[in-house]
Amino acid sequence: MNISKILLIIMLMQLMLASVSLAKEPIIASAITEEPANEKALLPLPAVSLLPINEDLLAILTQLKQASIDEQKIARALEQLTLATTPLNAAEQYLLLVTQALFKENAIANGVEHSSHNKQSREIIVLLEQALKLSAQISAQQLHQPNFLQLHLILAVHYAQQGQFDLAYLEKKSYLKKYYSYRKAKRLAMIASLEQSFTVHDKKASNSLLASQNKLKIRRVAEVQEQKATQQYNFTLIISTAIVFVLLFFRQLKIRNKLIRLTRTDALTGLANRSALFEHGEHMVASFIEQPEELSILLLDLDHFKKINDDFGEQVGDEILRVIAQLVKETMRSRDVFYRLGGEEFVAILPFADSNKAKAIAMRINEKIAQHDFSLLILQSRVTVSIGVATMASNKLTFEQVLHCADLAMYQAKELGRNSVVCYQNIAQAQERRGNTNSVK
Ligand SMILES: Nc1nc2c(ncn2[C@@H]2O[C@H](COP(=O)(O)OP(=O)(O)OP(=O)(O)O)[C@@H](O)[C@H]2O)c(=O)[nH]1
Repeated sequence: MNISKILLIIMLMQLMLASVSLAKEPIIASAITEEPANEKALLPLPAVSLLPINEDLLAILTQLKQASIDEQKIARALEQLTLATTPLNAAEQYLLLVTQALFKENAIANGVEHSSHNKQSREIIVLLEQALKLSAQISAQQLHQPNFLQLHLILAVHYAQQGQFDLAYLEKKSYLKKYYSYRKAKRLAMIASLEQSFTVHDKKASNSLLASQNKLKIRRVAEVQEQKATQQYNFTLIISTAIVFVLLFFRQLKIRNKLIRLTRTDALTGLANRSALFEHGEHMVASFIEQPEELSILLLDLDHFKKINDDFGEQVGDEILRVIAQLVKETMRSRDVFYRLGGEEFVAILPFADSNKAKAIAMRINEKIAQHDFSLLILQSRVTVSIGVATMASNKLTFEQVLHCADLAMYQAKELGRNSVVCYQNIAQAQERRGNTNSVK
């Protein structure tokens, strides 16, 4: 035996040891066996269709891998398969030959076969070489499967037994190459499947995340809308309440003003009444005290009004009072204010009017009333008034004092025969003159 043969045997032994461990523990083997450096160069198996395999055949293959087998039963099954009328495809024929080889191996191991060891080994090789010829009709992917791969392993053993170490080496190498390829394809398929399941899982997770985010968003939008609606409702409520309050306030103000106006208005004539007279009068007199301009007051009293009431009734008397109020208002200037003092007495405050101007206004009033035709109300066509005039010049009197002066002047007018105008100034001057005369006497 030369050195090259010895080296070949050593390598074959190593390969056999490796293949045995790989066949028993494929996963561990792949982990402990160094994969060839050019593993990347091994292309994944093309996705071609695999030929269908008869289930009985697969069952026999499985049984043959077990420790104890029922040889007769397997022989019968093999015979049935061989004689079957249904034609077997290339892959089935391949596996049938492998099965027959294995069965033969089993028979040798159990001492059932009596022919010589070498002869048996050659028969096995013949069977397996026949199977190898069918490889061209089977896809590489199917040939890389363990059931198909084992052919190379068995063949390598029997080549070695026959002393054909180079062939045994090549078969072992072929086995390992195909086995690595099968393992890699399986690993890649597993990685792809894992990646796919991970992607699906990831997508499902992100979908559920998106769904819950959407739900959250929808809930937030609903909450914001609810808040807005509540705010709008509250705002509307506040505004409505405010409007109601403002309206109530203005209504109250209006009623109050009306009441104030009513309390200061004479119901019969519509003129400002006695309380308004004293309030305004005091205010106006106070404002004229420091001014050089003069302020005058007229006190007007109807003549013989009791007789009118007695003769024509109080309703007629009321109507006459209204007519008098209207006539006086028409006669006065816009700045003058006319009041009903009470009963048949009226007062006019004339700002910026000295005694002459006031007397002129009083005379105009007097004449207007005297000339008015009352025949529609009473038999007598004439109604007259007596007017007292008082002026606040530099004498700094209070309102009540000025009014009192006008009252005195009005009584003077009554004494003088009514339907006349008397200025308090004249009375005062006359009194003064009388006083001087008495002091001279
Ligand atoms: N119709 C009517 N009469 C009133 C009203 N207020 C007072 N009188 C009446 O006016 C009359 C006033 O009478 P007197 O004070 O005597 O004065 P007079 O009759 O006008 O006489 P002289 O003033 O002296 O000219 C009374 O009869 C009162 O009843 C009123 O609002 N309406």
